[in-house]
Amino acid sequence: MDEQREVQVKNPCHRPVFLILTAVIAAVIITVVSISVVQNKHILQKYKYGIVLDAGSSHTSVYIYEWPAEKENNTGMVRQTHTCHVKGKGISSYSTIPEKAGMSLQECMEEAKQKIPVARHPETPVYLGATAGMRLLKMDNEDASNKVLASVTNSLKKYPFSFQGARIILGQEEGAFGWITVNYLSDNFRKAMGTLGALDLGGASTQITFIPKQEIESQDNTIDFRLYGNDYHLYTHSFLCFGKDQVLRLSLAEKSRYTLDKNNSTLSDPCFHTGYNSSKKYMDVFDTPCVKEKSALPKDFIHVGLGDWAECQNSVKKVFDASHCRYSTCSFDGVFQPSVEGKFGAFSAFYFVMDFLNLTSGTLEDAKLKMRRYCSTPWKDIVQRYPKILEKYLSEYCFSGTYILTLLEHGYKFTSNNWKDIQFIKKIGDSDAGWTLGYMLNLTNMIPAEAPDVPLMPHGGYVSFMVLFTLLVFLLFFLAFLYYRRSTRTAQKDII
Ligand SMILES: Nc1nc2c(ncn2[C@@H]2O[C@H](COP(=O)(O)OP(=O)(O)OP(=O)(O)O)[C@@H](O)[C@H]2O)c(=O)[nH]1
Ligand SMILES: [Ca+2]
Repeated sequence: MDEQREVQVKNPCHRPVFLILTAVIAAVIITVVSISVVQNKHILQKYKYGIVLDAGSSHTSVYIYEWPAEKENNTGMVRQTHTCHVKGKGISSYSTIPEKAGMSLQECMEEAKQKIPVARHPETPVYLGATAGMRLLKMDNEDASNKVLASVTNSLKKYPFSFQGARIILGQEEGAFGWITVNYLSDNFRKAMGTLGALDLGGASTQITFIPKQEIESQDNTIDFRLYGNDYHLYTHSFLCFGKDQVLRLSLAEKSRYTLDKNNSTLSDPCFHTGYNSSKKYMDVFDTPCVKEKSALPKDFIHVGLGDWAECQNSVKKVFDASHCRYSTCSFDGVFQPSVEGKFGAFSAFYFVMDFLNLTSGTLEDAKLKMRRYCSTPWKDIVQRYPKILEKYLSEYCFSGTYILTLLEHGYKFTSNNWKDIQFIKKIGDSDAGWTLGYMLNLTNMIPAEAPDVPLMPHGGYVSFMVLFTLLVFLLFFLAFLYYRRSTRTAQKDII
């Protein structure tokens, strides 16, 4: 009997201390796991925001970006959550009434206030970048361009965000940040595989940016980045006056020298549909620094369509000056360009126009055939076929499509063989392709030069690991408990 009591006393499972200890260890493990899960989840749900205003030549757009607060330096984390198109034309159109430039932004900025949580307002950076429209205004009238920038600055400072400045960005920045955007969104920096070249067509300028195989012979066209542990040596060029609206004016000015009938002020144009007939003001069309030779023209003229694609292409080719090149190869206007290399994303007006004309896939030859057919369609049929499209856009698609094909083939030297390497894109995921995202990523240092240390395992894997680990500990405790109980009973039986 005495022996039996001794065995019972020695059995640790029956000691209250052991049971309490087990309960405490279990409670600690559960608490640790719960805290780590809840805490990480909480962090993931907190977002930061950034606002970029793209003050383009034709219009201004406000983009809101969002990213998880604790993951700023992980590439692929920033996404566009909202876009607002400012009503009216671009800020450069307010040159004679600069105070209205700032006012024009109010509606979209009020919208941004609603979209971003109030607690985040003071730390949300706001950037305004103006492109070719303001570059042209600065060339024409620097005082007016300063007044417009001051007006938008005053207006943006009134909002509860952290205003970081309004400036005219360089053509090289516009090209390079467009390239950063498309490659960031395609996750090419993290994968460190091939990159995507960027083709941007605006109203007043166009940009081409890619990593060439050839040496870059002109310093003006180089830009270097170290991103995520890799070095990138980019070729970029921005052609001022080669956006689609300015080229339309250039080509009209060119035609006016030969085809304007001075007696009845009629300008016949092969790039507009037959039956198209519109009275235009000389000032509206030719008053731009891009048109240098302003021949004596009447105040008004009648723009008449001829619907002849082959002639249209001939007339568009005339705006590309291939007469001089001091490098081994040039695109046009004496600008150095290595041969195009790899795949390209073509966005902005490249996409709007090619998408409308159904030319985003297929061969270059198909595209030319379709253009020939489209341009020869009478204007009344076009209007009937697309009743919902604004007449301004609709009337210009024959010209714009012809310009795009000519720019890509005769300007940048794409061929039938590498035509399929051009992907016409509007968005990648939720975000628009364009320079704004790359601009913000750069200014906020969100793409580090070196790849940050990667956590041992992703959040989901970490949570699963912790849960499994806890279950395993429980199981071991339970098995130990069973084992001790069994061995105690066996010992008791043996004694009896
Ligand atoms: N067809 C069509 N054209 C558009 C649309 N949105 C803009 N455009 C035109 O496409 C051209 C390029 O537009 P954007 O890329 O916004 O040009 P932007 O940024 O104002 O001009 P830049 O300062 O030269 O970059 C302009 O001629 C616009 O009028 C659209 O939805 N459909
Ligand atoms: Ca643009």
